[in-house]
Amino acid sequence: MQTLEKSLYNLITETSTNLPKDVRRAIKKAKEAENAGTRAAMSLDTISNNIIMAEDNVSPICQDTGLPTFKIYTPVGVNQLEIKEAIKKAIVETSADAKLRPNAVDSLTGANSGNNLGDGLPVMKFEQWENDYITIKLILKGGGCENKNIQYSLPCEIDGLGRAGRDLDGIRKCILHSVYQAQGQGCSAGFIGVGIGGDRSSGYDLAKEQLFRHVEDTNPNSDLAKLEEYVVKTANTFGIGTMGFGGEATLLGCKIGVMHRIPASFYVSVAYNCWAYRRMAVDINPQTGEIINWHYQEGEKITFKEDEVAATTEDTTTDVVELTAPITEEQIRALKVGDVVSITGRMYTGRDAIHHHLMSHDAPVDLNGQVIYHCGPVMAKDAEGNWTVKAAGPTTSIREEPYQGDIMKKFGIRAVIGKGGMGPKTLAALEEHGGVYLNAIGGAAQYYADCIKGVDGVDLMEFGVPEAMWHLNVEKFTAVVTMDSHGNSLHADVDKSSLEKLALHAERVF
Ligand SMILES: O=C(O)C[C@H](O)C(=O)O
Ligand code: SF4
Repeated sequence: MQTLEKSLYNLITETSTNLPKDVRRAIKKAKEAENAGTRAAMSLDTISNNIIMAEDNVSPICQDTGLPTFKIYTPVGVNQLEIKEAIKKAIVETSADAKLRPNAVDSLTGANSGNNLGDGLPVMKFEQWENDYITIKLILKGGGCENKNIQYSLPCEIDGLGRAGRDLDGIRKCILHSVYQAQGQGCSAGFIGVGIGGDRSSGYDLAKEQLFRHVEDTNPNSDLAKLEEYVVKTANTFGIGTMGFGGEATLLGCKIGVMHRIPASFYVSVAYNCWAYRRMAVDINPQTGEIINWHYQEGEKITFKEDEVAATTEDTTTDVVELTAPITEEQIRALKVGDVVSITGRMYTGRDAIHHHLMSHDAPVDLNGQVIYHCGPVMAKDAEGNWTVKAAGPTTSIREEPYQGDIMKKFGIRAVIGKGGMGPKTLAALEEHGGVYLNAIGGAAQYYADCIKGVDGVDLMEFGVPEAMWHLNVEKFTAVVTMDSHGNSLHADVDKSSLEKLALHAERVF
């Protein structure tokens, strides 16, 4: 049993820190499709640097280590309860070692269990099979991309594409729309798993099951193989691009599964996965608990090392605005969409719980002229009780849309950093108050952790590690202005132009 626990520890660590070979190759292809010097190309450079850093540091690729979901296949006679116990122990150990962020939150009280165990967590699905070995698959799918999952009930009306009927062409319209509606918020360029048929829950299960397929495989159903190819090709004409910055690479993979349905229901369920597509699988000897085989090991392993050199030389051509908090209104008004800023000094993390709290409470620190970072980091405490940041990329900002403008005005905050952009309410507040929205690269948690030179304090720890307000001391934290104080939003522009591109595909194809 001890050996099984160790094998599971390795599986979880590997999944969180070392992106599989097929996913790396897809990212490399995306990089090659972008034009040098564009925002998309720079973002992909950051992403690939981050992939290397995570592997070298054996630390999470992204700070959101998601909802651990295990799919376990066992020979007849293997004790599944023992496997469950071993999984739970390995989850606790990897959480303690900062390979996973404490992500299990009581839905009613908001309390974080601190060790990733909770009611229904981790998710474990068992199946028996005739093979004489155990296979354990694991996916760590983060919350931002999970929030972009979507389910269609056919027939329906779809934005830009019109009526989607109960046939292959209706399915095609749903899938194209699913990519459009995700924009950059699920950390594009992403991968989608699609489930056709079933009911609402089995449809999503089938969609998620597709995410365990190999990126480069071919669907055995020739109609679906054609549809998969069509979707990837067409979605990449939408111009959403990496992080929604615009660009050539929007979708890196599409895998479609089908099951029967009942006459009255026809669901198309789409599971959207970010570029940080962390899934792995191992075969295990049921007698010893040892790993006998790792999956997804075929083909070349991209290390991105050569590209790294190219990226550094190109970066020097971009003008960078240096900022240190407290920032004045005048400095903010001088910024416009497209500017790259580099922040040195203090910033405070604040995400869902903090924004909700600040609406009706005073801030624990003076936020006048300060920078708020939408981030829920992975933290570790050393022997002396000092905190260090293990992973710290941005979270999806749109969740703070109901609060952000009011909070900025109430406390005098000048800049917020996050990813995926914000909506019209925040844009109006930025203009009125003199604020700016800065987009960091989602998932680049090692890259940003490296810019954080120290943790100067923490408030509101009762909200749990990801939701607390961390006082960070940063050096050269780089982000792009995507919403400025003059009413401009790159996100609104990309949304509008991608909807126009989507609408070009209303005619029947299948
Ligand atoms: O929870 C997080 O840190 C990020 C989340 O995965 C997101 O994409 O918003
Ligand atoms: S921040 Fe982005 S990369 Fe990380 S889990 Fe969320 S969607 Fe995925």
